[in-house]
Amino acid sequence: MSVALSLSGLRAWHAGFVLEVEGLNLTRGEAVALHGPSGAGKSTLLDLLALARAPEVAAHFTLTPREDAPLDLRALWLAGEDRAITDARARHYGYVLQQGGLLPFLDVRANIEMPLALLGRSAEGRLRALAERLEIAPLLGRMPATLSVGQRQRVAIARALVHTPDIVLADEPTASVHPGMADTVMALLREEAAAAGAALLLATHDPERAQRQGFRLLPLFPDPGGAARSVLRA
Ligand SMILES: Nc1ncnc2c1ncn2[C@@H]1O[C@H](COP(=O)(O)OP(=O)(O)OP(=O)(O)O)[C@@H](O)[C@H]1O
Repeated sequence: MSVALSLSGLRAWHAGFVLEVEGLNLTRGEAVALHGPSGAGKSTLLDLLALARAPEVAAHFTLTPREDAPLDLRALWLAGEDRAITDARARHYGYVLQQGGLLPFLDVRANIEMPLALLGRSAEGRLRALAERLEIAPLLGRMPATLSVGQRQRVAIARALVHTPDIVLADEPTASVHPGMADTVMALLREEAAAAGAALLLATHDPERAQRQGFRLLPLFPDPGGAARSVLRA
């Protein structure tokens, strides 16, 4: 399977904390579970991968879309090409947030269609197929407030995948569902991302469950030296 996102020699810092990424490749069809203690830098890494913040230093940071030419993200950040970055985010990324992140004033269908609307596209066949597979087809006309937490997460998975992104990022998508549903949400995410040919990275406090569900574990731990520094080894 081909690499969708590739980075190396990357550093990002907050006052008093440094995150270093020696190297990371996210491959299509693969599911990766990022885990580590609180404060290790998981959110900071997710923000970098999601193009929500620029790295302070990067040797190499490239996104290779399914059909287009590779995008040199490092060069785009350096040149301050914010529009190209925003465009890459909308086109090539899908997100699943901790509690779904559905917009409460839109029905389920309109929530799922949102990434398509941002791109000026429609994909009725794909939307219906995803809704069938995720068993949310009967819910398309409902408002998010009337759904269970597990149903909301399945809608969020459909929304993250409807525009066939290259990369799917999920920030603790099972934190607020009960244990049985956590297995279902992880399995559905992994299966649907693989079926879409996307690379999946999920941040979790439950690496054992992720490993059971077929995720490759990606540990991120603070340096034992005591400095507020975490290194993601290549
Ligand atoms: N905006 C900020 N300003 C200053 N320091 C920050 C900021 N955001 C994060 N940090 C610090 O950077 C370090 C990494 O934080 P981060 O949120 O990435 O960790 P995390 O692994 O996601 O933690 P958790 O599991 O608790 O969400 C922490 O020491 C945190 O205090």
